[in-house]
Amino acid sequence: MMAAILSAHELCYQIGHHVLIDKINLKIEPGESIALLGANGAGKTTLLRLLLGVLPATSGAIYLEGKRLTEWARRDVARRIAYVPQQHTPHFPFTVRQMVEQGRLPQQGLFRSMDADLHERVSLALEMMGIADLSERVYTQLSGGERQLVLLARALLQETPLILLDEPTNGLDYGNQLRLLERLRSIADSGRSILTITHCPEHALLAANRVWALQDGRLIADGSPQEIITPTLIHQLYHTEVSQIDSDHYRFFVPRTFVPCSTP
Ligand SMILES: Nc1ncnc2c1ncn2[C@@H]1O[C@H](COP(=O)(O)OP(=O)(O)OP(=O)(O)O)[C@@H](O)[C@H]1O
Repeated sequence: MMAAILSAHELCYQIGHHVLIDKINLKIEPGESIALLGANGAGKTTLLRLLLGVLPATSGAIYLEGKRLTEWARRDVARRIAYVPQQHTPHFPFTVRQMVEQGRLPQQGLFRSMDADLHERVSLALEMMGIADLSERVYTQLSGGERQLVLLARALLQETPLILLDEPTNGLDYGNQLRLLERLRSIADSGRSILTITHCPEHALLAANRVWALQDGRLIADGSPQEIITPTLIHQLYHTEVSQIDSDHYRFFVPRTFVPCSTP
């Protein structure tokens, strides 16, 4: 097995007596696409912020490429981990192209000469996310969903081995959600690793090859989506009753207690 890009050992985070992350052990291997599921307030964003090193762990340790995360310079972490936050408001009215170009900032010292073709690479990242026509628009004037696609293009350009995403389909329309999931799948297929927070178990089934379920700061399940995502887990995490429907390649869940408006 290849060495883990990122791993955590007995990771804990607490504020006063409130334990937000409770003795978590995990590993992210190259090419894995991991979906992180959990109810509101379970600790998903806190876990991502710990793995990024922007929150200091109360106890336990995180290792990036085998070295303690706390021993890496921030710039070197940014060369290895890209982060797509839920919301982001810059202080300046950057254009979309300028926002995406910022994805190269951590690399520029080392690869200045390679960045001669930056314009082209930004165009490619914008095309990949289907937003080439927005390139000269002012980022702060875009819709929430459009901004999300810009942040994803920026993370793509960062060309890190690991991308952490906090609810990336939030605010995207139905078509853009599916295109984004496909894109995430192909990024993982190309050898990069992805950790995505999602509230949608079906998205985890479509785009992830591994699932972590977080409850009250504890990792209660870790395995393949087909094994882990069942009505039992959905009930445990979200306190709702669903039935499972399996078709050739897909699994769906339908609510058991909720009758659609369109029912005659
Ligand atoms: N700075 C803070 N001070 C006190 N409590 C906090 C702080 N940050 C987070 N929390 C609490 O920690 C818990 C976990 O928060 P977190 O944002 O990680 O949850 P989440 O799983 O990402 O939730 P959501 O799905 O709603 O985004 C919540 O109960 C939250 O209220």
